[in-house]
Amino acid sequence: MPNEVTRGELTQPSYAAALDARDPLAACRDEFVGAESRLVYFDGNSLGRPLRATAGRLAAFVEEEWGGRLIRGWDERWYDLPLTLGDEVGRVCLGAAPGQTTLGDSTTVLLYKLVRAAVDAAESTSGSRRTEVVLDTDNFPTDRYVVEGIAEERGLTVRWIDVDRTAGVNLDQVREVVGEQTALVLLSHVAYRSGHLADARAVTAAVHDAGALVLWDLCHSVGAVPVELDAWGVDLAVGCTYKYLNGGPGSPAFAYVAQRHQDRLMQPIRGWMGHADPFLMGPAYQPAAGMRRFISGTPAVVGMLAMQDMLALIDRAGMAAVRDKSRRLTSYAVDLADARLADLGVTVASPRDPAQRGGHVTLQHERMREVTAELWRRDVIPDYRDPGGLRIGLSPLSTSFEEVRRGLEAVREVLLSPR
Ligand SMILES: Cc1ncc(COP(=O)(O)O)c(C=O)c1O
Ligand SMILES: Nc1c(O)cccc1C(=O)C[C@H](N)C(=O)O
Repeated sequence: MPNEVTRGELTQPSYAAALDARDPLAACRDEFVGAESRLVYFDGNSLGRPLRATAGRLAAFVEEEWGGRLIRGWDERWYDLPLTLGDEVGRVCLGAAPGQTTLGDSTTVLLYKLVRAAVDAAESTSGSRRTEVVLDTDNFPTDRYVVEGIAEERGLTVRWIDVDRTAGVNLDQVREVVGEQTALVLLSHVAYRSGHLADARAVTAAVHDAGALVLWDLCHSVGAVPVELDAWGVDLAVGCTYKYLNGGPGSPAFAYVAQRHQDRLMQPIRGWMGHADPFLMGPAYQPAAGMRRFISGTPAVVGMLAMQDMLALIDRAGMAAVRDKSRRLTSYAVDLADARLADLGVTVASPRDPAQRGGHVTLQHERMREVTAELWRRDVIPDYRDPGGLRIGLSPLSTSFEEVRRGLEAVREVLLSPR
């Protein structure tokens, strides 16, 4: 909490209004559908709001590109769209030079492809196979399930880093478990439950010291937290585009493969769209050079439209400014939780240091499941994550400080109301 501010002042509408008035990105909020409503949206890290510009983009696509160009659209733009738009995600949000990012599939499927590709290629310096994959016990379910499935398929061992639900993986834990048997380490940059932000640069270096590869799940960072994949020396990454990139329900995920690995990795879903010459329709699979080989089938072109509007907005705002707003929003949420909810038994289950926190904050209380249900009835939309976690996702460009204040005040009202 800022020193000069009293608890009473912090919770006043005028204080939130002053924060919004000082926010250089405040006007961006008006560009989203629904910004004018009283609804409090705390779930932009599950499904981002659409931008108003997207309706026009979708209509124009139907009328002009799809309706007008018909199948010629493939040659003119769509065939390369996973790669050209992937480059744009890489440039605006990931610190990735062109030719290393592609869009397609879901995050789950891309995790499968990249984990399989990495473990199949892993060899120790002595030439024998590396047989372990490292991940943490509180990683997102899909990450754990995919790795366990691949371990069964390929006869590998999963080495678990045990983490506290309110924290994330730290460097010492990584150093302790990685070794000469480690093929791959798969971690989330921002933990989906606690919001803990990993030190991706240091962890990547530690994994490399052990001779292994790292795969970062960026679902809860892309578009909220600056990422520097090239500068950090990351090997592989995946992430969702329907959260902070506002691509809409089920919009395709992205995969990053560092240039140096592309031609030696073989992904397991060998489809014609990843072939060196798809329209040759030849007898045998020959992977394309570069990122195209990580594509399997026909790309979901319609699903790639909406995120273009959000990428343009983030590009205009700048990732550094987006992160700055994100930190201020989450800090305000933590301060309000301390001022208005701590006396009711609510604790903050996210890092208190904003430098170690992503774009969401989780508040802990045994009644949060029923509190969430009641909040939804009152048009306040957070997420509930078991056990007892009320997750407040604060999409930086579409959330105001006033929204945060009203939302947390609603949590207090619900907790105080008779059961
Ligand atoms: C950290 C993380 N990884 C992976 C996923 C899975 O993504 P998808 O369901 O799009 O495959 C999600 C969200 O669902 C997530 O939050
Ligand atoms: N992908 C989701 C969906 O299809 C339905 C509901 C929620 C989601 C989510 O994205 C959940 C999110 N990954 C999480 O961190 O909880």
